[in-house]
Parts: sequence; structure tokens; C-alpha cells
Amino acid sequence: MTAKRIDGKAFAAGVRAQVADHVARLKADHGLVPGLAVVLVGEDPASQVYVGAKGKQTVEVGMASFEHRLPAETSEAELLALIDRLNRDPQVHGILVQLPLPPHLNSDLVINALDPAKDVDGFHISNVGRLGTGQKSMVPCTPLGCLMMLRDHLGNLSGMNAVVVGRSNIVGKPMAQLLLGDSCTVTIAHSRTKDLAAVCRGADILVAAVGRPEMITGDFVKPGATVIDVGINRIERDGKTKLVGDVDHASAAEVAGAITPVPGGVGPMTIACLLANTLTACCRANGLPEPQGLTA
Ligand SMILES: Nc1nc(=O)c2c([nH]1)NC[C@@H]1CN(c3ccc(C(=O)N[C@@H](CCC(=O)O)C(=O)O)cc3)C=[N+]21
Repeated sequence: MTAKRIDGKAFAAGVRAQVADHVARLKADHGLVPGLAVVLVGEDPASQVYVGAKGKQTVEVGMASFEHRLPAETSEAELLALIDRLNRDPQVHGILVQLPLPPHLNSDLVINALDPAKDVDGFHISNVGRLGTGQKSMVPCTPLGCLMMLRDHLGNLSGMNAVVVGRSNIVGKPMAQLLLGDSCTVTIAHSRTKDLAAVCRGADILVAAVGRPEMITGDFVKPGATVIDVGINRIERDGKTKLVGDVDHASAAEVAGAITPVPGGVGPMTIACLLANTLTACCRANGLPEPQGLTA
């Protein structure tokens, strides 16, 4: 059996088209332009690429993009002062502080300084608590993108066994909350889990977010399962740099029913959901109905 490929790149283009549609209507009917501010501290090359892609796609869907690139030695006080300005700026509906921050900056403190209503990453403790208690929140982009693809492929997720490998605050934990919200039976596994392969083989839905290149091989996969590969790892192979996921795609695709590729899977959906969250934040800030199908 060869798994169906879940095309995140095409799915993301569809989400962006829906966002663009809503943005055009906000402009025409209310004179509103959703605005996203992205803050990058330091010169990490990978982060610069992502921030560039975010700015470009923000403009493409008709929203306003505000980029703040700060030197690596920016102090905590300077960064907090910028966040305070963005929190107060009525043209800014969403704020993303690119992570990781340089080590002298306390990222918990910085993230919790955001206005939760503008926290389009969904990382503020208030949004984390709201998601965990089923209250309206901003939902982290990567897990939201995974959920959209799962619902599209499987329909109703109720009663399915879901295993999330990885317990990070940005992917593993919120992913588990979203799957629980859709009535899955959820297991969060990680590097210390005993007999990880056997635990994974119980999964109808397997989400790999461990950050270890190609660790999840075909023998971790239940026949017919849906596999979502969140990993983005740059590795050297045959003298070339290559992007691979946390899933060994070749062996897993022989067993799975459906699988996301890397690149072209979860990554593009993450940025599409960032735009969707910015639109949602703009609608909420202005007391307008939220876009359907673009939130959890
Ligand atoms: N506050 C914050 N929010 C984030 O959402 C955030 C962050 N910090 N820091 C860095 C990570 C990484 N990230 C990616 C987004 C898109 C792709 C993506 O589109 N990847 C393409 C390939 C890109 C390539 O070729 O390098 C793909 O998978 O097809 C990847 C990674 C968001 N992040």
C-alpha cells in the first residue's frame, strides 16, 4: 500500500485564498486592513528566511505587514518597549515575536508581555489556559494547520486514537489539546516513552513533532494510519543539504493511509494559519463575525 499524499502546499494556498477573500470584504465593507507585526531579534539565517516568507505572504493576501528587525544585542527593556507600542497600535492586529530569541532575553517574559488578543502565535499563558479550558483563544499556527489537514482528510475525528510524539509548548501540547477538543483519545509520547514504536502503532492519527530527523519509521505506523510530519530538519546527505521531517517518509508511506511530505506539508500551513489568525484577531478586535473554517 502506498499512502495518499496530503498536499500541505496546495491546502495552504487554498487557506490563503480564503483569507484574501475575507480581507477584501473587510476593506470594502468596513475600511479595515488587518495588520501583522513580525519582530525578529538577531540574524539567525533560517529565521530571516521565515520572516521574509511571512512578510511576503501577508502582503499577498492584502494585509499590512510591519517588520521589526532588531540587532542581536537588543536589551529586554528595548524589546518590551517595542511590544508595548505594538500592543497600543490600532493598525496592528497580530504580533509575532520570532523564536528562538537570543539567550539573554527571557522568552516567557517577552511573550507574556503581548496583548493576548494580538498573540497570533497563541503562546501567551492566557491563550494557553483558554485553549486548555475550551474558551475562545488564539490557537498556535502549526497545530491549527495540522488539525485543518486532519479534518479535511478524515472528516470527524471523534473516537480516534491519536498519538502526538513530542511535548513542546509550541506544537506537542497544543496539538494534544486540539485533538482532545475533537474527541480523540490522545496520548502524548516523547523521548522517554517506553516502547515508543508500540505506542505509535496504536495510533489512527500519528503526529510527529520530536525534532529528530527521520526517527519515525514504517514500523511505528499502524496500517492505514494518517501521519502528520511536523519536523523540519536540515541534514547533510551525499554532500548535499536536504530538508527532511521527523518521519522516515519512504518506509512510513508504505504502511500509512495518508502522510504529509516535508517540505510542502505542515510548513506552508503554519504560515497560512498565521494569516488566518491575524484575520481572526482583526475581526474580534472590531466586533465583527469571525471567518468560518479558519479557526479551531
Ligand atoms: N514565534 C514563532 N512562530 C513561528 O511560527 C515560528 C517561529 N517563531 N520560529 C521558527 C518556526 C519555524 N516556522 C516555519 C514556518 C514555515 C515553514 C515552511 O514553510 N517550510 C517549508 C520549506 C521552507 C524551506 O525550504 O526552508 C516547507 O516545509 O515546505 C517552516 C518553518 C515557523 N516558526
